[in-house]
Amino acid sequence: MDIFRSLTGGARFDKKRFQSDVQVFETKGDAASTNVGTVATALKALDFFGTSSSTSGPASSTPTAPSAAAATTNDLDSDPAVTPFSSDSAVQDFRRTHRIKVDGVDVPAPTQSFRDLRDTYAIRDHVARNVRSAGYTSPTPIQMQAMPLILRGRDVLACAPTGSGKTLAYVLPIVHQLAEPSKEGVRALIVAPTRELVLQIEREVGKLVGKKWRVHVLTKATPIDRMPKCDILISTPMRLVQAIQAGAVQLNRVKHLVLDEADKLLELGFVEQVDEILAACPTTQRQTSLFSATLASAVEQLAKTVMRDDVVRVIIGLKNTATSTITQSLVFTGDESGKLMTIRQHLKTGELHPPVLIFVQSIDRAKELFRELVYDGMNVDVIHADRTKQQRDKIIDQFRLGHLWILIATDVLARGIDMVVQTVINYDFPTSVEAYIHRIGRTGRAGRAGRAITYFTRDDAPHLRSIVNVMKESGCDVPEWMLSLKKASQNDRKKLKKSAPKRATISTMSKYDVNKVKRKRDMIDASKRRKLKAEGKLPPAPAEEDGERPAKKSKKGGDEAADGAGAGTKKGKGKGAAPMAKKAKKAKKGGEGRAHERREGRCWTWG
Ligand SMILES: Nc1ncnc2c1ncn2[C@@H]1O[C@H](COP(=O)(O)OP(=O)(O)OP(=O)(O)O)[C@@H](O)[C@H]1O
Repeated sequence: MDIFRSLTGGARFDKKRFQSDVQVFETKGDAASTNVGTVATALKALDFFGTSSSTSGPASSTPTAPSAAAATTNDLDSDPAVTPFSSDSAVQDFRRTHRIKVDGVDVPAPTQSFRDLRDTYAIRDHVARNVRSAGYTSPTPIQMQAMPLILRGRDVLACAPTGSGKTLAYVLPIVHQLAEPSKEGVRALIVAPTRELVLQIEREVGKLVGKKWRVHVLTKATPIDRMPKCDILISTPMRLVQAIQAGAVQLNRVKHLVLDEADKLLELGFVEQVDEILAACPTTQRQTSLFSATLASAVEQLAKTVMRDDVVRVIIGLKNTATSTITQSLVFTGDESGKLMTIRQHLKTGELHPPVLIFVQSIDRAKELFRELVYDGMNVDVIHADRTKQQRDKIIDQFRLGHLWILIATDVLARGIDMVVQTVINYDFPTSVEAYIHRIGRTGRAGRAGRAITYFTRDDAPHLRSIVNVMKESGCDVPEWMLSLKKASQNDRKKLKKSAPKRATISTMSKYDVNKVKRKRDMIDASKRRKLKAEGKLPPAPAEEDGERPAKKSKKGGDEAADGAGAGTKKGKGKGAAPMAKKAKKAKKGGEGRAHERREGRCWTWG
């Protein structure tokens, strides 16, 4: 009960109502294991982490929970020795067992264990030790294949499910190859689309390198005028381009370039910046790795133009599918008001296991839903672009620690973020299959079980089929009638991706009452402004009820992202910049771009 007590510290909590959740946090309770039991079979097939026998449920196990052996020694010698592959067909069998598909010439055999990797590639002692002390007992399939490839100096284009350990798959080989800290300047560059992801990658690198290493992160919050020399630079694209243009960073020594969430980075809005980054890195001797959980064919074609001819493509499982440890379901709510009733029912009956992450399509809707749930007395918070950096960091920490049970978020939290989430609710229907896969991928990570529920209204029905396909491919039960639904046309899918549909306000209040409250608030604001003007002070920006930072308006009038791609960079300044951007535009007329993110108010730290 101690864990439960510390998790609920400071929260108003109805233990009777949430009895099943209380059981989850009971150390000896069996609620969690019951929950896991239902997906045990699926787990076994996709037990990337080799934890199925020890998995006792998301709340009671940590993502990197070390085995008993690992806990007592950091020495990989205590691992059983593996039998080397006797033939090519043995390699093929191993790949088939682990659902590894490769495409390329002269592909090295996958590694079978961390000990095997250390022995084959002479991995430095301290790196091997740190892998073990981080609690990683055996490599995941993406690590099994991508690590040997990167260690052999090959370019890699990799697609593996969410939460399958892609970060370590590139971090370990890079750290090994950089060997020692040096004063040379940036030798490894990792680019990721959001500030939160950049910080998370830094933590993962920190698990493998010692204090002597200089790892620097670059985000909107980092000054670029006093940039220290570093071995590994992890950055969002926009800030990096600003640093390049200001002459604050030299990338001519970069040997390793990684694009994490590669498909996002190759979308219009980002790709122009990626072009500039590539132009600043040397072409000879540069090893490029691209990783994501989703890779559309057009993106793959584009990606290959910046990679060497002998690039190897690695796909784990089926391309563009969700992790099979997630139990996915669809719930018809009729209309928007039905959604609010359904979520109240879901949250109040204690049917769902916290932490619960709820996705909506815009900042406004995140605020609206937050107001509704917070008045219900729920332990809920909201995270989006209008919140300050400090607020966002605090909320994520609270959620990670389990102090916060329900978090409402926009799509900015959909990619890469590694947290222990038991349930994901798509309150607003995702605007693309990719968005769906990344959103629900915040749960069911590192081999653990998770649950994802997607609400849909009559208006969303035409787009149901794409999601149904993902569910089916990842092994979830789908009613027959759903499989016979017509798929939306390519045009309609593009339209949805470009702009989420207009939806009725999330509110239990009548339109009349909503307007009344709005009028009252406007009057108060106007009176405050008059008073300040009379006192000769500049009128401050209007404060939000929940203390949020108001969105800056861009020149075009849209919501301005705090770290927005494209903003503040001098377009096309880098030498040879924009070849990929041109191709991206051509390949993806009307694709999901930056302007769309702004319109929907969905971004905060993109770039
Ligand atoms: N070999 C391993 N054994 C156990 N846990 C691991 C291993 N490798 C990574 N992990 C853990 O798995 C979790 C997910 O890893 P990571 O964030 O790299 O996933 P990802 O594939 O990049 O996911 P996403 O596509 O959502 O970004 C992390 O908590 C990480 O520490």
